[in-house]
Amino acid sequence: MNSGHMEMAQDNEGSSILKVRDISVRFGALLAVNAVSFVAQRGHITSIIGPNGAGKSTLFNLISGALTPSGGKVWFEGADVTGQRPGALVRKGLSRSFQITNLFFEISVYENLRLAAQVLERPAKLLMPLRSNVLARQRTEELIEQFKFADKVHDLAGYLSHGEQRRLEIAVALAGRPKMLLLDEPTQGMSHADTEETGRLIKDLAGDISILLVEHDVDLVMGLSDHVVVMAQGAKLAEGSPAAVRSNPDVQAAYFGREAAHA
Ligand SMILES: Nc1ncnc2c1ncn2[C@@H]1O[C@H](COP(=O)(O)OP(=O)(O)OP(=O)(O)O)[C@@H](O)[C@H]1O
Repeated sequence: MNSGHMEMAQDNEGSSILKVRDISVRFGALLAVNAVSFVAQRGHITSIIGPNGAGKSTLFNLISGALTPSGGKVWFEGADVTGQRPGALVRKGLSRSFQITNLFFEISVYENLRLAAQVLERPAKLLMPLRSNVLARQRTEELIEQFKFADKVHDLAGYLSHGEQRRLEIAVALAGRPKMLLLDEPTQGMSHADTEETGRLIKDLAGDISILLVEHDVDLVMGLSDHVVVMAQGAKLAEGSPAAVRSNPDVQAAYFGREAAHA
């Protein structure tokens, strides 16, 4: 028997927001994601970790609509959204942070945020055409404050540091007030200080919204997450609270083996 630390997802906030069941995708002979299932709870930070090539980003892409699964289902807010394109998912409240490429480098921080916040105007415009752009501008100001861009509003996005671009990327993904935010390695390439700052920011966002995080930085994941899904070789190896996952012998062998040996 293993340690018995495997846990059911804790349901503190009362309900699940995202369910993934038996999702799979094949690239030629490689079953990159193999019948993975998990549930993300509302308001929680759910993280996906695993060694290089485990299938984390592929799983993320299956959920966010960038890839179409060859089997399995994804439900968001109780509705089957399997195989829906990213644009349709964003309109339902499931937003993802793209890897920098989502920014317009040649325009300012302010304009990047205002363009992203423009989605809030569409329903309002039908009712109140004269209030054009008010909602987008309000949301832009909020994001500038929340993400500490006050002294950078006029800087071109292309001239920001790598860490600032990643932070702007998250702000852009939040502009339309999604219910859930998918983050694929938000701290990749960041300095230690920027990583810590981004970790705090993600923690602050949770509660109001739900977060699904794919991340290499295990310490960051363990400090932030309510629930951790561990992948290895395309399949789910374990899931549970950070403590349960850390003490799971299968996880230690597959993932923390080297660290455990040096502890
Ligand atoms: N578009 C693709 N075509 C073919 N093989 C792919 C494709 N995308 C990913 N793979 C393969 O699928 C497997 C899983 O890759 P994936 O990028 O999802 O892993 P990962 O856990 O995110 O890895 P890393 O931590 O290195 O980013 C790898 O063997 C990878 O080479």
